Amino acid sequence: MTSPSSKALDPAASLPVEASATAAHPPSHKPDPTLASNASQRSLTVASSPQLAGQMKELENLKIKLKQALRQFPDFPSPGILFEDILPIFADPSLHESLIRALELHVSQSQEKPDVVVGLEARGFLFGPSLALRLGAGFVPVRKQGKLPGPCETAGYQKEYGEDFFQMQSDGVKPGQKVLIVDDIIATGGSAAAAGSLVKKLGGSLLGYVFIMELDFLHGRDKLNAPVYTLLSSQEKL
Ligand SMILES: O=P(O)(O)OC[C@H]1O[C@H](OP(=O)(O)OP(=O)(O)O)[C@H](O)[C@@H]1O
Ligand SMILES: Nc1ncnc2[nH]cnc12
Repeated sequence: MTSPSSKALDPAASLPVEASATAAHPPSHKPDPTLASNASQRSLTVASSPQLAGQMKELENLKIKLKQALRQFPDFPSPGILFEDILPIFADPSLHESLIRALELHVSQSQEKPDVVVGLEARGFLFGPSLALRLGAGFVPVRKQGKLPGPCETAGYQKEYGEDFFQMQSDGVKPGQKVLIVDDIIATGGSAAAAGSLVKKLGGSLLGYVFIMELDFLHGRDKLNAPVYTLLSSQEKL
């Protein structure tokens, strides 16, 4: 029989989904800080016009819809990690559209418009290009080492479950371009900080970071030297 820990190390063994995922993302015990009806992000989103108030309401409803689609997998990809699975959002066109609209609303309300959206391999590639298109910005990838042709800049980093190297093509961002970095999740912040350092090495002006979700008990945002926005509230430490 497969032991729980060896099962957790084998991605194929986590199927079927119903057997190992929690049925849905469990409700948090704390008020959701990403909703404007709760306090912490309210300063960013105080409505100053009926149009803005309507957009804030729309954003709030989209967040509630998206949160319900998330799933968690305990002990993946290694024992002790509670893995947040965002893929159901992309399996449903209505949720997918809701995600892009929510991010578009956020960026248009509270950030300067970027020239370039930089997405991190691999899950930042799922929505970075669509968001860039909506914003009228370019899309540039940060990839794991050895995947990009031509001259590249490289940065090593540690993440919640391992270590790796990121690369960007040396001409990916032009000096002075305004850059927004996007990824699905910020955990320890190691991946995002490495991406930020690459953008700065290329001379980009980093406007900030946008994530779908943050594991806030890991305090990853403390590693980042630019504004951080998280669409959905995070898991709590088990
Ligand atoms: O904040 P951190 O501790 O750095 O962790 C967050 C990173 O970890 C995951 O990527 P992963 O490297 O697992 O790659 P994938 O997207 O290719 O699955 C996630 O998509 C983030 O990029
Ligand atoms: N707990 C987690 N779930 C999903 N992706 C992650 N990347 C780093 N930590 C993660």
